[in-house]
Amino acid sequence: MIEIGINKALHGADGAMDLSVNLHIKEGEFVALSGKSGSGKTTLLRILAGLEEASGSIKIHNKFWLQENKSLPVQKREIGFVFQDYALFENMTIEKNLLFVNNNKALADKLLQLTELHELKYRYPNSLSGGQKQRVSICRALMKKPKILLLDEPLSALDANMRTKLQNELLSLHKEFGTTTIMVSHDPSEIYRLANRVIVLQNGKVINDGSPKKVLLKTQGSQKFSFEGELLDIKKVDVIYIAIIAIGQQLVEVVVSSEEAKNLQIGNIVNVSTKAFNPILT
Ligand SMILES: Nc1ncnc2c1ncn2[C@@H]1O[C@H](COP(=O)(O)OP(=O)(O)OP(=O)(O)O)[C@@H](O)[C@H]1O
Repeated sequence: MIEIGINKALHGADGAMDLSVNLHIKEGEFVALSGKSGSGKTTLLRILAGLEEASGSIKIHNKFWLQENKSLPVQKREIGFVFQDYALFENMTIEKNLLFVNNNKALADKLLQLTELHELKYRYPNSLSGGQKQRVSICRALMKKPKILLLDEPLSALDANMRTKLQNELLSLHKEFGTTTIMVSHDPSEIYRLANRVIVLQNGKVINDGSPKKVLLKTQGSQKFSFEGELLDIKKVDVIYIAIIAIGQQLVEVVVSSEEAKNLQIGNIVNVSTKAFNPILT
């Protein structure tokens, strides 16, 4: 069990903000950490890794990493950390990048096989694609057999195909090693595929915590469909009003009543939902 009860005063975009988080995470869980920019996600990961100070306590499998003012140094915390920007050692081959962390050749070979990097093990990072580099970072983070794997938006710099491929690899690695994982992600489909729990932060506090289905699905009650979008414009056409709404990368038009048109403001985040039709998937 991982028991976190930490506090830290931060300078948020709108002034002082307290990062105040109490969480219990079970061994082997895959937790997605979500929330708006500036809500404290990266800071929480850095506090767990010992890269940043905080008050409170962090207890990992009955061992305190932080208690009162005593903090276990970074190198003694059994943590694997993967950042968005790879952070590989450019002057070392892929294999050396892994062995530098832990000189366990059998484990390095196994990880490189699992992630289809074996052929590239004598290459240097600068000759690899972004996706390949990130796979090396993930393997390197697992070389220490960490108690927790911390992933800070590890796939956000990659294109959609590579993201899906690496999501599958993260899933296989999690199945194989069962490492407790906390991953910052903004992508609902990624969270749904990988995580068994989602924690949403807002202004330094946990505002939602539950299964991806419970936290992410927007349909409630009798609604058949519900999408969240941004209201871009409202046009009056003859006697009706049409709202233009951006949902993801798509624009949709929705007829609204004059009353609704009066109450809506451009820039509003709105839910577009419907109860009574059967969609056709093509
Ligand atoms: N050491 C620090 N001391 C004080 N304030 C800090 C410190 N580190 C970060 N902050 C501030 O705390 C807030 C939260 O930052 P953090 O990087 O944790 O957010 P985030 O949720 O990861 O955001 P993003 O999704 O944009 O990466 C920001 O306003 C940041 O400027």
